[in-house]
Amino acid sequence: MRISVAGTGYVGLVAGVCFAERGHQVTCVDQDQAKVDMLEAGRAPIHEEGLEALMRANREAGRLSYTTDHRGAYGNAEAIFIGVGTPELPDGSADLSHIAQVARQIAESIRQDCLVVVKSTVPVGTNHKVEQFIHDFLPARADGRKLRVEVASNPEFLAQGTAVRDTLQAARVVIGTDSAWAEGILQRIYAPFGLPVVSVSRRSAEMVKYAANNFLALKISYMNDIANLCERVGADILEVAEGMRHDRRIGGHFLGAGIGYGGSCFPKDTKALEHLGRQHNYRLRTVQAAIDVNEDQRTLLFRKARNRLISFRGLKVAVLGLTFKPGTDDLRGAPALSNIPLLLEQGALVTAYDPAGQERCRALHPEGEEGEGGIRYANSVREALEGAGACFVFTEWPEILSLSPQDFKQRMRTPLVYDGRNIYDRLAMLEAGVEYHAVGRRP
Ligand SMILES: NC(=O)C1=CN([C@@H]2O[C@H](COP(=O)(O)OP(=O)(O)OC[C@H]3O[C@@H](n4cnc5c(N)ncnc54)[C@H](O)[C@@H]3O)[C@@H](O)[C@H]2O)C=CC1
Ligand SMILES: O=C(O)[C@H]1O[C@H](OP(=O)(O)OP(=O)(O)OC[C@H]2O[C@@H](n3ccc(=O)[nH]c3=O)[C@H](O)[C@@H]2O)[C@H](O)[C@@H](O)[C@@H]1O
Repeated sequence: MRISVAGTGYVGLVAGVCFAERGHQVTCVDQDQAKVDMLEAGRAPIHEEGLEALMRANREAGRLSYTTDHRGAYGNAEAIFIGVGTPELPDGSADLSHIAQVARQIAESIRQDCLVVVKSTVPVGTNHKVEQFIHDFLPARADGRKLRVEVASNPEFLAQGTAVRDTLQAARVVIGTDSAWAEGILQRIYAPFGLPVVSVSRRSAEMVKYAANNFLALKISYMNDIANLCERVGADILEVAEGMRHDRRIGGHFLGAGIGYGGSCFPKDTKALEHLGRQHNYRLRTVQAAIDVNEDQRTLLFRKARNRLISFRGLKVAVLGLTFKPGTDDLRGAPALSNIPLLLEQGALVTAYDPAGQERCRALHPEGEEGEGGIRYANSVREALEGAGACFVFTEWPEILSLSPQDFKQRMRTPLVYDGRNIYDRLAMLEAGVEYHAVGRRP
């Protein structure tokens, strides 16, 4: 099938490349010329394992192209997937301006019957509005025949760092439409994937996405809440999680306590769902609790360290990990970005290391930045530790995970470690003479 995809970010690009991999003819559209130039040169603007290899193979097979020309791309597409951003507005609601812009471009461009599919995460009712919006802008045709344009929901569940695998081997594909015509097209698009398809109404599909993300966020905040109590009563959250995960009703995923969830989605999707509730005079108390716990959790270790050290002024602080999780170069919502400004304000001399997120962080916090403290970037995780008086671990990249207690003991001036991901052996650290603070662990 001839498919166009609007947006070449984590969702749009991966979807487009995977549709091509499954045999469809795909055009990826982005308004950002620099991104399209990069894609044309065979490079992915995002860090995702296996993506560039698939881009190359499908480009060579003639099934994949990139363009900024939305008119050409949407004009004769049989299906157009929308994967543009829906970021958070100051009141917590989702900013739908990019979606509206694409809807308008589609209306101005299409020349044949076409199914529009919203992959972006959007509040319940948005698909309906997009459909109306497109119809409002559809120009009258010379022959008087009205084009058939419908909008269906197909929320995306991939996680960054494993995006290609999560798409090609998704646990399920959710399609939301109230029309047999639209469902038929979506079934044909997904047939070559051989994945379980859950077909629901359009509004339910929109809600599935928020309900799933919010449930996962709630799980994390719940574990962080319990972790904070563990610290106060002398229990250990890792042992507690181990005792919980064997219960299949609970499951072993997303029980990881630490410095809270980050990323471009959980923080915004919790707020957007809470906002949707308020719009409908319903207070989602569980979701609000998840948001509140997460807000506090992000700077928990900074506050602990400030109490312990009294002052950061002139102290060399190693920051290990900048991205919101390993396997991605994405800094959106990263806990490190909530802590670095606090450390700099307090006069710390930060040395940061991240294998993928360093360049993006440099753009936000340039080396030698004016201020009380300063930041520089190390070439290796071990270099970052050299001579440090304190260390914060924010992302569990493999090279950070593999550090031994001796690495901290021998390289740091004062081996004082704040581990936001609970990744080190507490006893081994103590035995090596490292002062080790984690989240919800036994003292
Ligand atoms: N990042 C993730 O892991 C996931 C994201 N989502 C949802 O998918 C949506 C997209 O997220 P990301 O891919 O992370 O966004 P992103 O910010 O990485 O990419 C969005 C892209 O859309 C482009 N764009 C904006 N307006 C455009 C237009 N009119 N025409 C063509 N391109 C345009 C931008 O230049 C950008 O390249 C959001 O709603 C998000 O909540 C859903 C599941 C996973
Ligand atoms: O809508 C989205 O964008 C996506 O959001 C998440 O994916 P992602 O944000 O890429 O990453 P996750 O692996 O879910 O991690 C999110 C955050 O939670 C944190 N986390 C995760 C698991 C855990 O046990 N504890 C914990 O603190 C991670 O460190 C990270 O900061 C969901 O997992 C995807 O299913 C969803 O499609």
